Amino acid sequence: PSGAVPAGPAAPVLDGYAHVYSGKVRDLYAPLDDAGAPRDDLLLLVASDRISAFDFVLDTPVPDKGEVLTRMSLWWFEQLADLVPNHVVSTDVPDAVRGRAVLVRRLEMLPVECVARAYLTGGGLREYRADGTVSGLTLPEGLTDGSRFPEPLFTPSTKAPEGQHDEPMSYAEVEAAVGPSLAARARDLTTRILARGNEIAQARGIIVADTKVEFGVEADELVLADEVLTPDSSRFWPADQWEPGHPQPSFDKEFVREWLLSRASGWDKASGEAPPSLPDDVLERTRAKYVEAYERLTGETFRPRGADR
Ligand SMILES: N#Cc1c(N)ncnc1-c1cnn(Cc2cccc(F)c2)c1
Repeated sequence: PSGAVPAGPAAPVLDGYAHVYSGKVRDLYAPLDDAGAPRDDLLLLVASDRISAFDFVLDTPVPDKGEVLTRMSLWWFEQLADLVPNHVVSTDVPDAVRGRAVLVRRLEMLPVECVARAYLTGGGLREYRADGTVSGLTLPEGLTDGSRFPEPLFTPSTKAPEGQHDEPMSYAEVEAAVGPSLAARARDLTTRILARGNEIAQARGIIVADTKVEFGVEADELVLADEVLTPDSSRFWPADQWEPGHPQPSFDKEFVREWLLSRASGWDKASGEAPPSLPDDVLERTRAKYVEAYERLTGETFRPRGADR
């Protein structure tokens, strides 16, 4: 196992904000009120240019990744606004994080990672090969790596502490955690979000194999929070290379993975040691894949807004 994820670069200090939490590739801040105390009604979600691979946060940032994924997530929130309300307040954020941060309403978050899968792979495939089920759902025989399900499956998991893997949750456990009504609503919305995501993405050459969304509760209603349908919260596959029976290439992380596994990197994945820094050409080609995914999905040209950092 990779053991503790090596601490990444510290989150930037932001004037007028208190640092609340850092995930692998994103940081959370609270705006300060006039008295200099952290507000309890808003949060600032900041996407860094950090990239993670093989459960390590790599020490070489991918230029513009944070901004591309933030813009992609904001675009998806708009595409899904008829289906579900969201937590976005504004993109009027400090210059230091311009373009890659969003001001959001602070919500009471469901203690559930709401995962939906449209294709069988990863942890779901391991579980299926072990006992023919995924998250307690019995599946048809004869499925293989990359098989498409007739309908997206709701395969929730716990919110494991940082650096540990989320554990599968049965639907009954979700009902016990949030009540039958919110559980049913979360399952319905999570699977519809992935179905809608694939309707749009596959028409533009991208398969979204699975996705993780997070919901908050506001006046007994579910509100879509966090990031949505990005290559960090979802598996993006190039649709024209889809071929069940073996692991699919990642739309965005394939260059990173191939180089790290190649002799050129000098890295031994089995060693558990942190991977080496990525060469510039791998970073640039990876940046280009994020930009390509954004431009294919939105039909818009990506123009960086962030001040040169
Ligand atoms: N979104 C959202 C949200 C909200 N609207 N209200 C309350 N809490 C959250 C919240 C808490 N943790 N996260 C995950 C997360 C996101 C971004 C960066 C990180 F480091 C970690 C999301």
